[in-house]
Amino acid sequence: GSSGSTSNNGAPAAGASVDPAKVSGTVTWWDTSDAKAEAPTYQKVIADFQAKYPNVKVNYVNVPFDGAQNKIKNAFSTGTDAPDVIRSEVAWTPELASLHYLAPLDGTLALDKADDFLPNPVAATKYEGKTYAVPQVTDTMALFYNKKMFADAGIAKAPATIDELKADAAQIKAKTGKTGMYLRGDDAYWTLSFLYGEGGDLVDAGSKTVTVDNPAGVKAFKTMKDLVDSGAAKTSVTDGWANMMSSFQSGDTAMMINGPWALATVNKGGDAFADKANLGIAVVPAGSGGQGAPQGGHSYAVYAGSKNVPASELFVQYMASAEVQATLTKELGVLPTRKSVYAQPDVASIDSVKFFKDAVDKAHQRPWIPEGGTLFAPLVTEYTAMLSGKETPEQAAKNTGDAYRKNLGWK
Ligand SMILES: C[C@H]1O[C@H](O[C@H]2[C@H](O)[C@@H](O)[C@@H](O[C@H]3[C@H](O)[C@@H](O)[C@@H](O[C@H]4[C@H](O)[C@@H](O)[C@@H](O)O[C@@H]4CO)O[C@@H]3CO)O[C@@H]2CO)[C@H](O)[C@H](O)[C@@H]1N[C@H]1C[C@@H](CO)[C@H](O)[C@@H](O)[C@@H]1O
Repeated sequence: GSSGSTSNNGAPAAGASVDPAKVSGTVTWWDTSDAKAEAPTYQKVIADFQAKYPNVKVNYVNVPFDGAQNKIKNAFSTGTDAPDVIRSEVAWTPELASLHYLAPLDGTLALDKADDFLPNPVAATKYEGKTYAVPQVTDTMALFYNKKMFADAGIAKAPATIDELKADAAQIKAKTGKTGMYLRGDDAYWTLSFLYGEGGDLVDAGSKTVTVDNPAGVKAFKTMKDLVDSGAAKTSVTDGWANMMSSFQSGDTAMMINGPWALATVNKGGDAFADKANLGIAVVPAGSGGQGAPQGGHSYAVYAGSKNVPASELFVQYMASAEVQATLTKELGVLPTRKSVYAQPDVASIDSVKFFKDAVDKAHQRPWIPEGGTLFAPLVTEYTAMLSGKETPEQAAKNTGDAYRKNLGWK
């Protein structure tokens, strides 16, 4: 729109000062999506963007998720070869914003139709009252299961509790010789639904209290260890993603806990899911103290030191648009963050969207604070030590809590 126009509250309307047709420049985007299963779709969308805005050159760089956060922080701290736009994981945004590495986006073209975004993903884009990212995808975790393996074992439905999961695993073992579940052992994110299932959490940010080693936390560690020791689940403390996906896709195990980002791989068909109808998705099993799965996801964020801010904001507006979100959902199975996209019939009719939309609305909220992401490194150290038999569940929980109290200075 032309410059000077204002929205009804007198603030400059989003993007009022930018005429898209006149924007030019280069946008380097560091994308952390899965190089094999997801990146090709993002690159197709970028080609469409380039066709629409030929004066903006997009330099697409795929950066593996695991090392991306430090790579981004190093580039932003020196400004050398820093990207203009990043795919910021929900926990990275508050931390990067607190370091003044991100451009505030309120009132800009990037945050187009801001009211259309779901509240939970929006919560993870805010820092000290300003908006530092634009939601791309939101996610949580669920129980993925192999319907045929359950039927062959004479089990009618997915387990709703950990106890039922153990009983089902025993029946699957007895009837088919297979192990019931694959429990990912090298990524601390996979501990959270067990923690929430005991009514626990890593910390209570409101009171700055560490809670991971309280009785509920210890019970959660015991539950995970027991799943493996009882033979209900198999695990590995290295190459967890690859081992989990190949075990589940090949029908070596009948269940895994995972999120919608796994659908792009599962749906590509390992022999167990050549027929997509064989994939069942259910809520994560409840523990003795509750039921819940964490909120995850990713947003677009603009580097505060970018020399191409207008072009970057135009790029983010396009990538976060309802049209692009619908394309990503239909092609990858990932979840939109715009309410209007869920209303589209060809999106609403996708089974996994129906399931996960309800699940993300109930997802257990995490503290969107700069320290939020730092909780996982100490946790995965103790989680793997426990699974390797080097520590008891009590020791693993306590060591995690002590590391938090040391790192955070909380009680
Ligand atoms: C350790 C890390 O802890 C946290 O990360 C949490 C994260 O906060 C949780 O939300 C959760 O992320 C979900 C995610 O929500 C979910 O969407 C999915 O992502 C898919 C994509 O969907 C898919 O497209 C594709 O990209 O692939 C993605 C990945 O599959 O699955 C994710 C979980 O995998 O779990 C993360 C923990 O894993 C910190 O934030 C750091 O990342 C930290 N890493 C640094 C720590 C530095 C210090 O040690 C070390 O030196 C550095 O080298 C390390 O980089």
